[in-house]
Amino acid sequence: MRRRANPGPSRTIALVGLMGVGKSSVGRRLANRLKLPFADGDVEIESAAGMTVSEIFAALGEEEFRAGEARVMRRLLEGPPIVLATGGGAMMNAETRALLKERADTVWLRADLLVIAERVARRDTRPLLRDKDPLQVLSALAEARYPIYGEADVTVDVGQGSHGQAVDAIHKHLRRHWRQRRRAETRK
Ligand SMILES: Nc1ncnc2c1ncn2[C@@H]1O[C@H](COP(=O)(O)OP(=O)(O)OP(=O)(O)O)[C@@H](O)[C@H]1O
Ligand SMILES: O=C(O)C1=C[C@@H](O)[C@@H](O)[C@H](O)C1
Ligand SMILES: [Mg+2]
Repeated sequence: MRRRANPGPSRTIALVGLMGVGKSSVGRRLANRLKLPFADGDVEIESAAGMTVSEIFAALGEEEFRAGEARVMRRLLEGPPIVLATGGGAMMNAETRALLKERADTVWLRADLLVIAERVARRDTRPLLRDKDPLQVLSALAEARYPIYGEADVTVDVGQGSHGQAVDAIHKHLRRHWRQRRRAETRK
């Protein structure tokens, strides 16, 4: 059988990065581009719990939310390939991180904190930001999380461009990553 020159994704593509950077909105469009199903970790937690993320934080606390998040991530990562918008904190869990390494191509979406702060100000759905200065919270999260997000297979600066430009940039980086992996595999 002839091998396809450019086979599609064989693993889940997981988008990681700070809240507001575009994992959900860009992820949905990336899934359309790659003709893969799309799932959003936060939405899956909400439907499993029958509560919004904010309600879970308020009623059960962040620790319970994180435990639920880890369970949902396991279920999604053990399934067939999808584009997965992870919650901003999902990769901080060591088990989730190990599963991401084993089963997904991970893409860190990175953008200027000022751009993200402006975007998250549009909606009041993020409990970590409630009644706080978004830029201060985002800066602290960046300091704690960037070394971990930096373990992703691919890093894409999404900056101020449109959703479509972000999809183009991610797709380009992923194609390069897949080519490199194929080359490494044929050398084995
Ligand atoms: N590249 C982009 N161009 C224009 N607007 C964008 C872009 N990326 C994200 N946005 C907008 O920024 C807001 C936040 O994006 P989104 O909800 O996708 O972020 P997220 O990373 O999923 O955040 P969270 O971790 O809180 O779920 C949305 O209004 C979205 O439309
Ligand atoms: O960065 C975070 O820790 C979070 C990001 C969101 O996706 C949600 O998972 C929740 O608001 C927490
Ligand atoms: Mg999201």
